[in-house]
Amino acid sequence: MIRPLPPALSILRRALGGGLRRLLPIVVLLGLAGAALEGLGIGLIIPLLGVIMGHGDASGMGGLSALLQKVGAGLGERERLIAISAAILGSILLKNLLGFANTVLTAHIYGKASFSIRSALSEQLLRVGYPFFLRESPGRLLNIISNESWRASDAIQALLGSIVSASAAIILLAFLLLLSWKMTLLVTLGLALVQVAHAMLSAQLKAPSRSVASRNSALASQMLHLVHAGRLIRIFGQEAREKAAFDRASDGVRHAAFVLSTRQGALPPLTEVLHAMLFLATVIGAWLADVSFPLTAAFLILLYRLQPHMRALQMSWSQLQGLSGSLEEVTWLLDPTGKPAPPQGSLPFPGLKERIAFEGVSFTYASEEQRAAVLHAATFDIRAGRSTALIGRSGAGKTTIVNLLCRFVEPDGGEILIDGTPLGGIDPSGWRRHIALASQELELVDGTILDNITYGHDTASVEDAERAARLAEAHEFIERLPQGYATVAGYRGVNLSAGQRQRIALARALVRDPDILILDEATNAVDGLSEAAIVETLKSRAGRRTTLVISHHHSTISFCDDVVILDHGRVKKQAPFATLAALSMDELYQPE
Ligand SMILES: Nc1ncnc2c1ncn2[C@@H]1O[C@H](COP(=O)(O)OP(=O)(O)OP(=O)(O)O)[C@@H](O)[C@H]1O
Repeated sequence: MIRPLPPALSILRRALGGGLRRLLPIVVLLGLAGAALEGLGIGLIIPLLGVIMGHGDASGMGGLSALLQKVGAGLGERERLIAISAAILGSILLKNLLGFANTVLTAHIYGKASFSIRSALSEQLLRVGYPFFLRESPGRLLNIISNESWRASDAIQALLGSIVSASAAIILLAFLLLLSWKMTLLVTLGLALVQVAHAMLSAQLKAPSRSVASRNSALASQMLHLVHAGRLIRIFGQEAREKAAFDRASDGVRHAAFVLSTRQGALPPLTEVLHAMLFLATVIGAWLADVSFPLTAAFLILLYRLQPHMRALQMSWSQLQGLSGSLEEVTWLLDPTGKPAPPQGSLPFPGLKERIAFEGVSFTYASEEQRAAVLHAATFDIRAGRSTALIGRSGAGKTTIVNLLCRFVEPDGGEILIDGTPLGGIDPSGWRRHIALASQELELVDGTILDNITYGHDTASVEDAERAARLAEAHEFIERLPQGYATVAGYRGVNLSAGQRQRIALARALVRDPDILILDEATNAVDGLSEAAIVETLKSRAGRRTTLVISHHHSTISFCDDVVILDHGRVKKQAPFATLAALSMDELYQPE
């Protein structure tokens, strides 16, 4: 059974840092003070009615009512009337001032808390191990960040609201108790019955709430697909099918939200009817028990004022139940349990001196559908200061080796040794600082070309960016663009051609002047002439930088010192490239 309160409380605890948590007692105090002033204002109706109706004495009354009946007893009738009226007005005024202060404070806490939730979500997405993104649906993640996080914030607001309502209800109940404990007992019993009925109905909100969250995830996936697959859909003429699929997903959200709203919508009228019944039962009870008119009037007004707070408390509860699906989603994303940990290690990495050695490295992508090993005891060396070509047919495991080197994923077996030290023990950020990767899978960011080239290297100057662009054969075409380096690349670089995008990505890698450069099909969309020039540049760095080149083109790997040939996740051969240079790519790929 999933309870909405624990996730709400755990999120609240997380969202309310020390500073905000200190404000919670003030919310409670303001709620209590406001309710006390309200109770006092209503209680003063007893002497007011007493004066008007001419029974100013407190005989036959006990407790608080007797005390209130004595207010202004020494004054003349007219002065007493004015003084009591002023006191009632003053308490109402002050109560509303405190109420306003509480609204401002609650809005402040709500804003800060929802900021904290979004901030914690983004932190978690940046911290979690990369394999998380290989197995989770982007639609689900997008939905949590863009939709469910807001609803989780609403749950926090509902909780804050319920704190205020509960404070007010407690104080008003205390006033009722002081006026007449017998009638209060009757009222409390009635309220408890209403609460039981309400809780039973609220429990029916969890399932539709979860359904809304999962349907929203499906809709977010459809939205992402429409945005990303614009060309694919058009060229294969799938507009009608995609429209139908989107509408189905969208209608699923509509239907789930309708079921939730209908069930939620039934609660306020039902609660109001039950509260009205309770109110009437109290009136009849007071009449049957022959309670004095001023006392009955004050009690009923207090009860009348208590009921909205009770209803608000119950509505907050049902709102929380209605938001339980969202709370579960946000809690799931924030919870580190079961999520891949980020790469560990604390040893500093001063720079590669001799070699990177893969020793019997095995790896399997841990997805339910695909459990076959991708690498089988792969053993080979990447020599420091040399260029190594990593080749093999499509699906052979080349990019997986890059993923292991960059520590996006960790080996299942065997070891990657960096100058003899296991890579797993080296501080991952320190290690990555020495690496630059240009890969067809690394997108451009939505900024200018200059932003893209200097991404990840904040200290790079415009001159540095230009120098890297020249090395990547990108400077010329950038200069020809109307805005030059200030041209906006667009979301994922849509404003540029594939070859231009690749050259900018290469410049981004080169601007860091890395010790270890990894080029994973980094120039496969670049024209032959430009690629030849890039290869010349890379050649000129030989001996100074460790380069790993993955390509299906002979010309791209022609400058390499060594070659490692992969075949279905196994290292088929490692040899100096010169000994195999005469062979075509197909011949190199031939199984032995
Ligand atoms: N996220 C993933 N989950 C499951 N299997 C994967 C995943 N990524 C890759 N694979 C599988 O791992 C194997 C190796 O993939 P990899 O991308 O390393 O090949 P590659 O040699 O780089 O291929 P290409 O030349 O086509 O880029 C393939 O069989 C592929 O289906």
